[in-house]
Amino acid sequence: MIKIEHLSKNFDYFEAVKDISFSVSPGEVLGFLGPNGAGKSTTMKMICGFLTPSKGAISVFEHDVVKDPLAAKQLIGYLPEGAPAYADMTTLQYLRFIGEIRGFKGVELQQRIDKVVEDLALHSVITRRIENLSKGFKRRVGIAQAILHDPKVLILDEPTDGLDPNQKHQVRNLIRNLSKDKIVIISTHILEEVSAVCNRAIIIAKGELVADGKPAELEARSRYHHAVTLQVDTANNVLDDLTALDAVAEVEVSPESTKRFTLIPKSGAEVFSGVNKLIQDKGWVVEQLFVERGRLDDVFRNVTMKESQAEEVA
Ligand SMILES: Nc1ncnc2c1ncn2[C@@H]1O[C@H](COP(=O)(O)OP(=O)(O)OP(=O)(O)O)[C@@H](O)[C@H]1O
Repeated sequence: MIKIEHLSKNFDYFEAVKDISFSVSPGEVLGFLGPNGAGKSTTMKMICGFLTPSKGAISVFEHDVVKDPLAAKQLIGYLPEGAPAYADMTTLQYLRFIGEIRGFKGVELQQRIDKVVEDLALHSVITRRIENLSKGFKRRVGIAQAILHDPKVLILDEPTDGLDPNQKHQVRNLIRNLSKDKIVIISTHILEEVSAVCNRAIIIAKGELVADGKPAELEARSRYHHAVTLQVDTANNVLDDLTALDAVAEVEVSPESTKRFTLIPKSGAEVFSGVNKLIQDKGWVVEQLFVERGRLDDVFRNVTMKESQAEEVA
């Protein structure tokens, strides 16, 4: 388990991380979300032992990261932001170098390199210098070095940044398959990534933890939770009829089509049956009709904007 207690980090007088506490258990794939500059990378660097906390404590499977850094670091694979260091090495030299640092040699070292080369599809760049690789390949080499020692904890700072859609899909599958008994923490700006691979999400804003829950629990906090989206083949009076429904707080007309509407429910109200009845009564021809689970981007905006508004008022 990773246990983070009252963690803070100051850079001179600037407090980048403010009194954050949470725990992560094996099997959890935690999406770490927040706007630019929220403190995600700083927190990840402290968990990995690359930055010393100003206050608070972090333990990784009972090993204190500050007092017992070697034991903690052996359990962690870390993909930092950006490209791997040692850019003048070839992919193979770099993976061998990292493997040796991790204490592997001989046949085992070769087997581990072969496995990550296979998992990340690095065959075509194995003899090329890292500095000459595309952004996507640099990222994949970075992930390969992070998983080479099959760590119990994987900390990935924007793992799919710079990858094309196929590579993104491949890396997300890899993370999903890795994660059964591991702790995985992923920072990302891509909210669909959270729904795709994470079973828990934490949102931080201006260094503070502002939301923590399963993706579905966070989506349920959105005003679009149980909203109904409807597309019909006529635009006549549809907006007025929908707006007049009792359970509806607001109707949004799609920017793409004036015949597509999203009905946002009043708090705790159920919209679907009213819409369904209206469709029958009016004889509308329905092209699309579905109930939404909620939108993570809406919750993200809500909790992160609240933080900045509170600061403006103070
Ligand atoms: N070494 C440093 N010295 C001074 N300030 C720093 C340092 N590292 C980070 N910061 C500041 O701390 C804040 C948090 O930065 P951090 O990189 O952790 O944010 P982030 O959430 O990872 O952002 P992004 O999504 O843009 O990567 C930012 O305001 C950043 O400018």
